[in-house]
Amino acid sequence: MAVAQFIPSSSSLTKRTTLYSSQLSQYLSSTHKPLLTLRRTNYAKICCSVTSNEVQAPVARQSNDPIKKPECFGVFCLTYDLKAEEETSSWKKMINVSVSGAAGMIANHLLFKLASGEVFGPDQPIALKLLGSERSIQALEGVAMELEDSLFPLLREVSIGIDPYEVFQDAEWALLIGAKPRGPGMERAGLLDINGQIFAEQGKALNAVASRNVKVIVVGNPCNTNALICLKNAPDIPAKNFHALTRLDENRAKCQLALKAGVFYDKVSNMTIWGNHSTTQVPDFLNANINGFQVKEVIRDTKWLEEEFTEKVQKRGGVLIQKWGRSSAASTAVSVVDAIRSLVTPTPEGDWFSTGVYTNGNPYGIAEDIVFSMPCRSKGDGDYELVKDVLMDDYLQSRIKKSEDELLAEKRCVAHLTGEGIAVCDLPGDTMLPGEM
Ligand SMILES: NC(=O)C1=CN([C@@H]2O[C@H](COP(=O)(O)OP(=O)(O)OC[C@H]3O[C@@H](n4cnc5c(N)ncnc54)[C@H](OP(=O)(O)O)[C@@H]3O)[C@@H](O)[C@H]2O)C=CC1
Ligand SMILES: O=C([O-])CC(=O)C(=O)O
Repeated sequence: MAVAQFIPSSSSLTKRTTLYSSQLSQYLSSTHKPLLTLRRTNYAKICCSVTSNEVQAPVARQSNDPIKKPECFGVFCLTYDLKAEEETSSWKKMINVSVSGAAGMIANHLLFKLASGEVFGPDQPIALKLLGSERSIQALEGVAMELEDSLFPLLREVSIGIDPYEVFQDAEWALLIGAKPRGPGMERAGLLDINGQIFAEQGKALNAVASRNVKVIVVGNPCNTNALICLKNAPDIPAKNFHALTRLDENRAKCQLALKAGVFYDKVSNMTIWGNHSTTQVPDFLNANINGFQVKEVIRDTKWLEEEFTEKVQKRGGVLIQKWGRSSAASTAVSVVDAIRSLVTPTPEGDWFSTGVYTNGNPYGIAEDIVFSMPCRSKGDGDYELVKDVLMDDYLQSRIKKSEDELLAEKRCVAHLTGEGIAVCDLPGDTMLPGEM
């Protein structure tokens, strides 16, 4: 049987500042911009038998004893240089993944998936940079401790902080989850403003310090308009790189179609969600397929498709909240994984996926300069292209128009945050997040 253990490979310390728990509160009170760095830079998995399909971890240099630091978190107490790892070729170069709202529910599922390798692959080491706030910094330490206790070989570095200018430094992926939930009595315009300010600041920070080709996935609601605000505040990063998460809606739609057709959900393909991640979203049954057949050939009940199915997908988040008492977290995290994997692996021939992206240059006649969910394909290089050959009918067009109108109204509502002047908030009365009923 293979025996695995972590052995530190070198004793030379990196120069990077490392703060530990007892120092943290002191540090927090002296500055509003802490960055706690918990590093596990060079551990090697010593393993007896490695089959040809397994990724070989870097070989450890077992020379000196590790330098131990007092008052720190177990495994991250030991800091080593990366030289031995850099000499190996079996792993890819480490990537930096920044996550906001990292102490929240969605992140609590997502971070462990990221660290396990199921998102970026079993040969892709990652550094996780977690953004919290003064409110959540203790919780964030707890999250870091759980990551530490999980012994993920691919997780090479964990840092936590409350300053986006530090946490987004060199980020190649930014997963923006943190946002204020809409509370009782709060107007949607108020939510747009409060969360919009968060995303304006984070856009500026990404613009200043992230990788020039960072891919940004906005999850925090209202995610389409938050993504628009973010990209407008990051003019040096391609607008194309910003996504609003509508993959959960796609997954929900696939599930409902499969249920109705009596097939397993992997038989549903070409599922587009058009528009806003809100109750105006349009789950497109005209272009979707079941077992390679058009949905309408398999499910002949058009009334069900237009009414029951559509509404079920639009309001699924709200039903979930009624049952569970809070908004979807695990399935949202799964859909973030799906969204990333759709960008880093080639899209299967003939299929596509949905993501909310910038509309400039779109072939569907949708208004420019908003973030709208549309069908996309990827070569697996992190980029995507819009699918051109889609069917349109009057029903689809009128529904798409409604979601477009809603997003244009949201955009006018946040003009003060996108550099487009004075905000005028005339949101349609029925504008709602999926979780609102
Ligand atoms: N696009 C989609 O498909 C979906 C989107 N969502 C959205 O994702 C977001 C996060 O959901 P979830 O992780 O469950 O939420 P949680 O409440 O568990 O966590 C959200 C985090 O947001 C941060 N936050 C930022 N600003 C504020 C603020 N002003 N007040 C309170 N908290 C704030 C908090 O972290 P900190 O204090 O560290 O800043 C908090 O930990 C929500 O906006 C939700 O509506 C949810 C499901 C699906
Ligand atoms: O409305 C919410 O906060 C939750 C949400 O986005 C969803 O479940 O789709």
